[in-house]
Amino acid sequence: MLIGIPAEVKDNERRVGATPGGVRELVAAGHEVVVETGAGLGSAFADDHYALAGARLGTAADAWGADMVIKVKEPVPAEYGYLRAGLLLFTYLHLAANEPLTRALAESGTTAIAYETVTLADGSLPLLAPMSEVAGRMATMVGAYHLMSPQGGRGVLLPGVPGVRPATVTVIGAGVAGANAVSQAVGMGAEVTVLDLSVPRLRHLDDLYGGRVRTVASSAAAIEEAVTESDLVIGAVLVTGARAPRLVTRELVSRMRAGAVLVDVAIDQGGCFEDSRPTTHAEPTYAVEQTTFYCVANMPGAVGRTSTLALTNATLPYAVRLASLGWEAACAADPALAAGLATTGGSIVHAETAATFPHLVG
Ligand SMILES: NC(=O)C1=CN([C@@H]2O[C@H](COP(=O)(O)OP(=O)(O)OC[C@H]3O[C@@H](n4cnc5c(N)ncnc54)[C@H](O)[C@@H]3O)[C@@H](O)[C@H]2O)C=CC1
Ligand SMILES: CC(=O)C(=O)O
Ligand SMILES: [Mg+2]
Repeated sequence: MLIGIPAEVKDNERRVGATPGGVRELVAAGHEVVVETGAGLGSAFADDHYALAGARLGTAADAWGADMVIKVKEPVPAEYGYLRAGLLLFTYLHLAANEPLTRALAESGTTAIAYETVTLADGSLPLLAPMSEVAGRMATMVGAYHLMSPQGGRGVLLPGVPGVRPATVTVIGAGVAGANAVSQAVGMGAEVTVLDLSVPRLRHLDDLYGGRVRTVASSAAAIEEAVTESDLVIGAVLVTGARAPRLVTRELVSRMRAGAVLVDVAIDQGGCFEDSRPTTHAEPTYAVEQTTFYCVANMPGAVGRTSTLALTNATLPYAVRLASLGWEAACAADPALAAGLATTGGSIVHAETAATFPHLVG
């Protein structure tokens, strides 16, 4: 099969669909790979590295002209023209927050497999997990940075100093991103509260941190109490494939401390704070009441090297199977991969996406 790896075009997106090591595996499995010239530079992979791995270098149109395209981010409108019947697209899609893309994929007849809904039997999301690890860890770091006065924060040093209390951090959602945000916040010495609907998830963190973290079952009342006493709130909830639930209202934000920071990691599924809207690395924050919102939808794009390596670790085995077996046989053989199928032949296959946009279901 001919596999294309175009350069990412989203704002400050430094990742690329596969490392040279990944390309080497695809070539060894008998496939031809075309990589857009310069696609790896943001992740510190030179064109030569891809050529040595057996890829051909080409234009964006060459890469998009392949049978299967491996990407990182969802296609942006400038890329919709490349969508077509017969194309297999393997990438993040986040369709529940993106009606135009859902429409473009369905109308073009593209077969699209969304990384973020590939689901193992235990409900875990193997292709979302590595980027949730990155984004969760980053959330605490960017939150700490934006708590500093020059960034409009309340001038609180996350770990405090001897004799002065540390910052209070609330993490809503104790999944992969949330647990990684917690680990950084604990490591930096903050006072941490974490909320989830899943008590087993909270039990796991309680076991891990032995009282160092407050775990609280999520409810409107519990969120209200934790948020109003926080310097930093990190939203990291997910209902797989669905739009994120709105858990922090404008009214609640109006009662927060002036200079507090809210980081909405769940923004790529629409965001879990009422006033969240997607931002970019170029302009990551905006003010709501007296707080700062950070809502970058491609946080891992800022650390391309780490993220591309971590993403390829996870996606490569699936990419090899898709290319070698074809998507139908690969999905038939693996229910985890089948759960990633978003659109094919003009239909929206993924149930939550179809339920989000019933008027697009023919
Ligand atoms: N902004 C960015 O750059 C990135 C965003 N993400 C996003 O981060 C979000 C979280 O992803 P993961 O941690 O991998 O998901 P996950 O499935 O591992 O964890 C989500 C957690 O949210 C909990 N949850 C659901 N509803 C809740 C509620 N009402 N209150 C409290 N907890 C609730 C679930 O029980 C689960 O434990 C997703 O939307 C994902 O797409 C992931 C990577 C990068
Ligand atoms: C998960 C995702 O959307 C990202 O890593 O950007
Ligand atoms: Mg994203």
